[in-house]
Amino acid sequence: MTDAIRPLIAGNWKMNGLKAQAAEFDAMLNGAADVVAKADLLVCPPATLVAAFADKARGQKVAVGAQDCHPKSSGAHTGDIAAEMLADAGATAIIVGHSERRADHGEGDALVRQKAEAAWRAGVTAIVCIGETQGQRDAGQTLDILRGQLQGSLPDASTAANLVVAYEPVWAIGTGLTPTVQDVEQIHGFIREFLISRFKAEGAKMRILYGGSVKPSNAAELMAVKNVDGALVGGASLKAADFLAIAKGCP
Ligand SMILES: O=C(CO)COP(=O)(O)O
Repeated sequence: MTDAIRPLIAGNWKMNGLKAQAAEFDAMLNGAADVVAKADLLVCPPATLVAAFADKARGQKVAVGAQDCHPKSSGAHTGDIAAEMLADAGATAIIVGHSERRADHGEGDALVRQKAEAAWRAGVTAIVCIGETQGQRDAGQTLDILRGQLQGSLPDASTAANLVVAYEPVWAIGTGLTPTVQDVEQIHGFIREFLISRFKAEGAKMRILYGGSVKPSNAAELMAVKNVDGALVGGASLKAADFLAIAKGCP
């Protein structure tokens, strides 16, 4: 954690969730009161559920977000969803640049930056994901890759209020593997230094989330690391009990 930064525990449901899973979300709303002292909570369901979840969450302790957006606000882009539409449905944050979108859809840093700006245009927070692959890690390129992603994906107008950075090592996503606490501390420290050098005082206040195989059993250890200001949780965010237990692990 970082002094004076309130942790954020964000759930990324990815391409999981039918209307029937609303019961898990209800359980998150019901359990949130127990953990709000520790962290802010955000759930990013598939786009089909954003409106329904946001309606349920109105006035409650869990915010609802989305997983991607198109850079434009409207137009002839079949199948795409504008940030304005997600905000209209009740989303207050949008994940952009997730490694699965970078890999599945060939999204690069310039597009990710445009999507972050689209989120702001719609009045919502951008959660920008960065992370190295196993091959890049093995080649000793981790910090170079992260520096390039931070330079290319973060817009110049980033502030602590409109931007969250999520460090998600690609090799740790969905694998049960996590970096060592020492590695997380080194890399989050590197990201913090970058943010301060580029965004000055705002950079010192930005949240830096860790993501990749976060679960109840490792959350406390990871969330205690310096400059880890919360988590972006995939698989374990589908179950209310696990998601809430992760939030309880915040210092
Ligand atoms: O990609 C992730 C969150 O965006 C992490 O996924 P897992 O928690 O399932 O490893």
